[in-house]
Amino acid sequence: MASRKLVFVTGNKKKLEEVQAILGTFVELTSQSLDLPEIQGTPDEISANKCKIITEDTCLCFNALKGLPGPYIKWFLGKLGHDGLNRMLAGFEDKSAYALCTFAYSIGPGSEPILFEGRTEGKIVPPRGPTDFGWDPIFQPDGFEETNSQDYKIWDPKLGRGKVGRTNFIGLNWKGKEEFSGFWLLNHEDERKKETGVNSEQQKIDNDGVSNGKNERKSKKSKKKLNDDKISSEKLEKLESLIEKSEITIPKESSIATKTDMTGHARESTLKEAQNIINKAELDNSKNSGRIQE
Ligand SMILES: O=c1nc[nH]c2c1ncn2[C@H]1C[C@H](O)[C@@H](COP(=O)(O)OP(=O)(O)OP(=O)(O)O)O1
Ligand SMILES: [Mg+2]
Repeated sequence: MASRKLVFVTGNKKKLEEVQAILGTFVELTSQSLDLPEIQGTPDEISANKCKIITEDTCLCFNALKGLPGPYIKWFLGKLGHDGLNRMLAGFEDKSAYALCTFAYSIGPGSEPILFEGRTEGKIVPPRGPTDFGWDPIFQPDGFEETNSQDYKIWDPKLGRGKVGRTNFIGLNWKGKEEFSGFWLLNHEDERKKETGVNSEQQKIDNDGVSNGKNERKSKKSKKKLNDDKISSEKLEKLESLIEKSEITIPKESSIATKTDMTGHARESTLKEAQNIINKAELDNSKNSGRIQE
């Protein structure tokens, strides 16, 4: 199934792992680090005229701070750490926050990138769990007792979304979103089943040692889905044809940044970054490989 090639331009190894896990089954995902403005190198794939590219920008937005640090989270995290980020909210009762992933997808040079978003609501808490991925230890999504670090989930059937909305990205602004989300689940579950012989819902029941009626019903439902491969490829074809024809678009006004709003800001910067990458890909004939952070 993995016949389509897609280049994920990122310098972040963990992001890459997640996107690989989501898309890896049916898209041949390669990755390149292409630091801007300091270009590390442009791979053949990107220079190739019709190459499809995705990039992604992650924001962490505190509601008490009207959405900040938002796109600047990388620098705030780097300078202040988990503790400092918590202290920023010390004077506020409202600890709520949201994680926003904005993906830009381009079918190649000369074509305007299409944006997709995934958003997860939660709150900022003192750090708990492994510290190997960004702000995960201090972000506790709504509906969970654990932080992102403690409760890593690429896809959560109960909530109908994945960690920091990354899983959902491709469906945004498309009315078939739910249906397509189901496809990701199916695809991912399929792989997991191959590995372990059980699907994740079943695994969860086993791990918990409890099995309530609700989980059992869900488990049966996912098993039924697992057998329905034909539907999954139809859905894939449908999505691909929509993308090819660019029928998946974002509303005009939402692609124009409203600087007062972090979502608008995220869109603007992601779009700019994607356009830069595409322009560079067109101009740069260098054949060096990029570097991925360890
Ligand atoms: O799921 C996540 N869970 C926890 N932390 C995360 C996540 N995703 C990104 N992060 C961190 C990395 C960086 O400190 C900042 C976003 O900055 P952002 O520019 O999007 O990431 P980056 O520069 O590391 O990689 P890239 O080369 O794709 O731009 O939040
Ligand atoms: Mg970045």
